[in-house]
Amino acid sequence: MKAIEVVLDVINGIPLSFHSSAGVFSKRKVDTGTRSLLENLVIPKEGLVADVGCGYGPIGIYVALSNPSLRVVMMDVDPNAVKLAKKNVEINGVNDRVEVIKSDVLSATDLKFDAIFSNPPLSKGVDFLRKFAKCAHEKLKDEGHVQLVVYRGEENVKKEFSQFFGNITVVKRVKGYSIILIKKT
Ligand SMILES: C[S@@+](CC[C@H](N)C(=O)[O-])C[C@H]1O[C@@H](n2cnc3c(N)ncnc32)[C@H](O)[C@@H]1O
Repeated sequence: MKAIEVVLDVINGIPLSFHSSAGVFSKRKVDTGTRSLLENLVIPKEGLVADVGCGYGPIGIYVALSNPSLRVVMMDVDPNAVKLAKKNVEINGVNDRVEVIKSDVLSATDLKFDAIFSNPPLSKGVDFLRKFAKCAHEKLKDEGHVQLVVYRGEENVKKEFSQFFGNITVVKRVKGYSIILIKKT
């Protein structure tokens, strides 16, 4: 059995507590890029939100805690990440509104989302971004948006998402990270 690490943080005044373990992304602290995304997140007032590539869950859980009107679906292809995210949903007391599923990008759900958030796995290359852009367009509601953080991947994101979306803006650049907002209309 893998040793459990505990990650504690406060983002925008919201206290967060996570279990993580070997093999998951940024297991000892909330990643700097993820933190920047959360500090600049455009969160819908109501509806349904997806966290794609949730890892142990910082994005989806933060969103659920920020707005009790939202429902959240968190997804990851890694079964260990899914297991930890499920545990962390319980620890943070949002299990009545948050579901965690194993999914390749958004393929395991037929739901339509008001927003899709991600710190995507750029290590998977442009093929991942291409699949993500297509899937996100299919599974976003008409007025919905995607918001991503990428480290030195801004041009690849713009190139792949512009195949499906006309409205792409960089909300912030900090220390090599770009926070990118992509609107469906
Ligand atoms: C950069 S990490 C971000 C993790 C977490 N959201 C965070 O901010 O700490 C990217 C995550 O994407 C997951 N991932 C990789 N390929 C994926 C795929 N095809 N579909 C869904 N998730 C994937 C990885 O397992 C990893 O947890």
